[in-house]
Amino acid sequence: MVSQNKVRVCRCDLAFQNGGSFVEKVSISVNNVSKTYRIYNNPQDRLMQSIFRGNRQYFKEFRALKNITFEVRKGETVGIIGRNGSGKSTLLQIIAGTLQATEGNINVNGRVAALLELGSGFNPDFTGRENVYLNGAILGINRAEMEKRFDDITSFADIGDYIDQPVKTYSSGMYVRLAFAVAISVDPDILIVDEALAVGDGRFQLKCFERIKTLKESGTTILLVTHDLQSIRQFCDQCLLFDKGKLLDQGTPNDIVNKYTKILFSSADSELTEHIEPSEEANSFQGANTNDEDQRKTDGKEYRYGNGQGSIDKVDILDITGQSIEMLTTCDEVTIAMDITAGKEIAKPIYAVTIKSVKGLEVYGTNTYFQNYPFEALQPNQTIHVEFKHRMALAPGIYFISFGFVELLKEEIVPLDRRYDAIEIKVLPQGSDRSFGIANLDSRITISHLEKQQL
Ligand SMILES: Nc1ncnc2c1ncn2[C@@H]1O[C@H](COP(=O)(O)OP(=O)(O)OP(=O)(O)O)[C@@H](O)[C@H]1O
Repeated sequence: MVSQNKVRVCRCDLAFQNGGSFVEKVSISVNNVSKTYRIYNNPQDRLMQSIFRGNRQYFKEFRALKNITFEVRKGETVGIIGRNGSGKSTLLQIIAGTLQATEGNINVNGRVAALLELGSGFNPDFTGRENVYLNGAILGINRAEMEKRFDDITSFADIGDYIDQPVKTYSSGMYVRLAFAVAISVDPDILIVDEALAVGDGRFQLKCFERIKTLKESGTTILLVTHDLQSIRQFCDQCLLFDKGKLLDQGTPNDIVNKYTKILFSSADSELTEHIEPSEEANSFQGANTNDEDQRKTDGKEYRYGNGQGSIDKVDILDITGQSIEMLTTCDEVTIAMDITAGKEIAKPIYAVTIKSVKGLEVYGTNTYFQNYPFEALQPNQTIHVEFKHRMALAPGIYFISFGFVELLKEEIVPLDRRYDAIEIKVLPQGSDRSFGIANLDSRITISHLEKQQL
């Protein structure tokens, strides 16, 4: 059952600056936006505030968004990521027009359909059918026009007879099915999706993402808030990283997701810093071969972080003869290797490897912990060599290999050194094979003739 309305479909009018000169290519422009919430300790304080107004302050202020400025270009798909409470939903609500910014302004160019995690949307006492027309009206689409779209909406939502039941009787999955169907039916210029799809079942999510792809292809601007980093890498052209109400960074999904994973492993109070910050214990420690000439780089694209208490000094990919390679043929046997130095005693070290596609999609990842490889404690300054042997059943293309050296400490994973996208490798096709995708499942085809009576 849906206890509160979680999804809102709303409309913002075209907003033009300077008598219509709002740059055509800009879809959303957010200018120095801040949001301050009032926090009351109890409902009485809220009442007292409304009675005594400015005479005394019964609330504390909390700045959920701090001077946010960015632009989204028409047709872009932008992912918004950040830890819980970093201000993502607040921002989306302000862009969708369901919440007012305390400072700054937002210009939105086109019709916005938004699926927001919080806020009001469907009227719970109305049936699904009534809500479809109601939302149409809110979005400026008249009843006759909505009638034409109604069959498409119900067919996409696929909630059967529930369309004539009050929305308050819907499961959250049914609710989001109908809300998404309505949102896409109104031909939005801008579609905002805030984690809402996560409540739908797998098949529905797939259907939604297929539709989002079609909208993207047809030039709809899309804002997507999700904790599913694969979706960000797969769908987005740009990514914004929020932390503690600030826009920390923006850039390509892969770079920003790499940076975000660093935040996820830092403590809740810490700020993001780019460089490796060695602890006092490890201050005097330097990795054994950090400047090794052998060390390969990917055009400076490697993203590296850790607490400095250990290092991955050398990374490599070797063929079966032990030669370092940059290219391989699909399904070749290779060794992915790293040299490690411990900067202190490490009781439970874990070594990891991840292979990503050029779009940042994780194709395969594993580590010694997942493989049940027993922990072998490391002593200070001890160096070791770790090898992962793989049959590279990858489709032809470019891939990036990431390496990890972490410590399991009281059930927490502590990154000592992580080297994302440290090696770029090209996988060549076998002969004239022209299969596609990311995996090479080594298809073997047989075609046989059936006798008529066998049919
Ligand atoms: N109505 C409100 N009154 C007071 N504080 C609020 C209100 N709504 C949100 N906040 C606070 O503002 C901060 C940002 O919340 P927001 O929901 O925007 O974060 P988020 O990044 O979307 O988080 P999540 O990933 O958990 O959905 C949080 O600390 C939250 O507690």
